[in-house]
Amino acid sequence: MRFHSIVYQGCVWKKNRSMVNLSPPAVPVKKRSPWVQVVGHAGNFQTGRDGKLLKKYCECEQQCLQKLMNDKLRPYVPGYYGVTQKDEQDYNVMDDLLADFDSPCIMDCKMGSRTYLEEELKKAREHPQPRKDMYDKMVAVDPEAPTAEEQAQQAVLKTRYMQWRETLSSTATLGFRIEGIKKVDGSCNTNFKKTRGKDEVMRVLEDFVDSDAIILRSYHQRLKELRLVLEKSDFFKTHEVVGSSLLFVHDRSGKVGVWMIDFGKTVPLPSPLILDHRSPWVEGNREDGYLWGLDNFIDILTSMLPML
Ligand SMILES: O=P(O)(O)O[C@H]1[C@H](O)[C@@H](OP(=O)(O)O)[C@H](OP(=O)(O)O)[C@@H](OP(=O)(O)O)[C@H]1O
Ligand SMILES: Nc1ncnc2c1ncn2[C@@H]1O[C@H](COP(=O)(O)OP(=O)(O)O)[C@@H](O)[C@H]1O
Repeated sequence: MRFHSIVYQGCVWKKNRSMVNLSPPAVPVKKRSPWVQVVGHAGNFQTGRDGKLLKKYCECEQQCLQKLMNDKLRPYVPGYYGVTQKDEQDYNVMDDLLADFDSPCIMDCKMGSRTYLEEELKKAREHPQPRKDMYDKMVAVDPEAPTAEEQAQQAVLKTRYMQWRETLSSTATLGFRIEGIKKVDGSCNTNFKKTRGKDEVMRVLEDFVDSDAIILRSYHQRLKELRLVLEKSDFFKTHEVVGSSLLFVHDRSGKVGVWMIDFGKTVPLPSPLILDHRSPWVEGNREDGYLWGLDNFIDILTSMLPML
């Protein structure tokens, strides 16, 4: 017999077919909640077996995940299991961070004060490639945002689009931004492009934890632990970390986790350059504002705690 289940993947419901054994299990098996993608490129992921997740292969990400398996940051990133091939597509195999949660609430926050690599800026100058899709995304949010020249071209450079997104959101002012949230009721909100002010961010965070002080305290604790480890990590010192997110996950049992994900734009620095991740970015210094953003995040949670 074939069993048809409906699997929620991001904001799209898809039919999933799998074989089931008709004989009842001797011991009750805990049903795993279906994997959910909150934000990111559509079609980049596949769920694997035994709580593993397959993400479309990216060499840069592979290199990072491999190095991270031997770094102090190991407990703060998904476990990495190498590369696999499926239907002629290569994938990086990693832990599904949702696997041990029951109906998890999930939040993706993009860290850092800059969301494009210095390398991308250089390329954009040498070979400018204005993009129509980014122009369309821009005018959908603010028809006044493009310059007269961009309006004439009906296109914008990627770095220009990314800078505009940074100043529209809290990336430029706080060094992180909320990208998307999935709540326990299944609702998924990615409409945070204009969430910029500290108060607005606090309201979104309070809603995410459903005003639960215990959950908020656990996130606060986990972020402070992560900061200590980041400050000691060799990997972190020697990499420009851009476009990487923190994935916040909790469920009604009170289980809480925060992990670093998305290393597609995390690149090694030329030796002996190291970053403090707090100094303001000046082109050439490669600083990414990651720790500055984390400091601000922790301060915001600290100021919220007595209010809950
Ligand atoms: O969030 P919106 O406003 O839609 O913009 C997206 C995000 O910045 C993506 O970053 P992330 O993957 O971190 O979400 C970025 O992918 P990159 O990470 O590849 O830069 C996309 O660039 P393109 O994939 O070039 O469109 C850009 O269009
Ligand atoms: N290891 C993981 N475990 C669980 N969910 C994940 C994991 N990695 C990514 N995700 C989910 O996929 C989304 C996009 O991830 P990301 O790595 O940023 O993809 P992209 O490179 O396409 O932007 C995250 O917001 C999260 O919901």
